[in-house]
Amino acid sequence: MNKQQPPAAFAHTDSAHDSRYGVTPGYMPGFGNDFETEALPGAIPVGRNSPQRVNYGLYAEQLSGSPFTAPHGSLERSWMYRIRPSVKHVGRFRKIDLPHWKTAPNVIPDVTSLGQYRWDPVPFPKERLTFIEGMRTMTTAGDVHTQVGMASHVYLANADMVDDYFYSADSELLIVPQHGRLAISTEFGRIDLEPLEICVLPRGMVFKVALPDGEARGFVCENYGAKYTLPNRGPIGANCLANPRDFKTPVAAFEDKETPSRVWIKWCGQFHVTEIDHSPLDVVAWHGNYAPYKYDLRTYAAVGSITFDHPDPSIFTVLTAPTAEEGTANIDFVIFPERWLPQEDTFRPPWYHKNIMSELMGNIYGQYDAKPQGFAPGGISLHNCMLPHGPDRNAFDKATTDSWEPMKLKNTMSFMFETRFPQQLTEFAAKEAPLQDDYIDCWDGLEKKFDGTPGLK
Ligand SMILES: O=C(O)Cc1cc(O)ccc1O
Ligand SMILES: [Fe+2]
Repeated sequence: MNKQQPPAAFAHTDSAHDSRYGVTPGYMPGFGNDFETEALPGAIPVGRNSPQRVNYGLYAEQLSGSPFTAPHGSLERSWMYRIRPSVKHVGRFRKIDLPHWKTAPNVIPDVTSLGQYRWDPVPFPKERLTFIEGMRTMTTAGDVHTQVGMASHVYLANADMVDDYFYSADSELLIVPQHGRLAISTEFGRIDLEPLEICVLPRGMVFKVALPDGEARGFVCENYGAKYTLPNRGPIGANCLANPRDFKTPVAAFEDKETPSRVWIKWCGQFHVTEIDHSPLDVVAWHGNYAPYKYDLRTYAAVGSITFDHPDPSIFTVLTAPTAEEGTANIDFVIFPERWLPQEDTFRPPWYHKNIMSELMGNIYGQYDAKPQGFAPGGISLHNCMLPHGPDRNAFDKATTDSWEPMKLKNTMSFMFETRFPQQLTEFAAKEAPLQDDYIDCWDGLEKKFDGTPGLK
């Protein structure tokens, strides 16, 4: 048997569960790298993936995130060395209902998705809810059965997942905390997340979420399609925007725990639970390029205009989930961070526009320049496919009278889940969430200025 020592470059995590929130996380930098990490020295076989016997009596198992025959460069798979094979982490399934977690197609006949929509932050409910039970779907798009489209959710959680574990066979999950930290224990290791950081959990990855602050709220973009990747940078070149080294993948960490546990599975929009007598987070070591990761939005090196005009917001793309049609994303994850605005003779906030893509926005903190009022931290807006929108009256007045001096846009971090597909409102979004009935009035004061005479008014 191999007695391989862990390479010095790979952090070695003590998987002892010494606190309520488990192991101390450690991370490996890089985007889409072929990582290898072991919580016990020598757990990864040397020179082969699947030897006759694995060290420590572990089982070898492959997790495939792309078809076996995907072209080189888009192959995604990892090898896990685990206490039990995953097949022992499922039993007989019982169908359960998570009534607020919806999946496309989900078109509600008496709900109109066409309109200008904005919501106040969804308040915390009184009942105890885990991260999974607290998922509230706002919009869905596409069709999960054809692995096309997305769903946007708000999560509201105030209970730890202790012996409850979850995975989604439907989707990759992009998590955007807005309030409260998350301690996410995954099969591949532990991710600690706080507002202004995001993480991506691959399809099929088992995890549970604990809440170091007792409660948490944030947003989730469920991606039914091809995985998120970094956008092409074109003439920007090899640097700036989201740099690959700022993405962090956890080092291996495992639970060796024999307690009655439940594994919840999302599959084709339905939820199933299975009871087992141990923890499924039992991966002692793994290697490969199919893995969860986190990213700190404060490390985004924004690029913008240094002459005039307002560039398209695609310059702020952190991650893109492509479709087969080049440049036409299933989802773009775009942020609006603090930045300098130096453009001369320019209307600096977003221009008035209609967009073929549909735009769901959330405010993480501060004030968004196109909507100085009403778009609160924790709030959400939706401007659907080809629905006109743009700065409100106050933002227009300021933008058309401000000096051209360079100014720093401070106290701001909003984001956008932008998809090529029209987004359908859920019943929750239309009837239960705190919809602002008067949102459309924010453009009321944009009166006619035209007087037919040439020259600037
Ligand atoms: O509508 C929005 O506020 C998002 C947005 C921002 C921007 O700078 C340009 C276009 C756009 O849709
Ligand atoms: Fe827009």
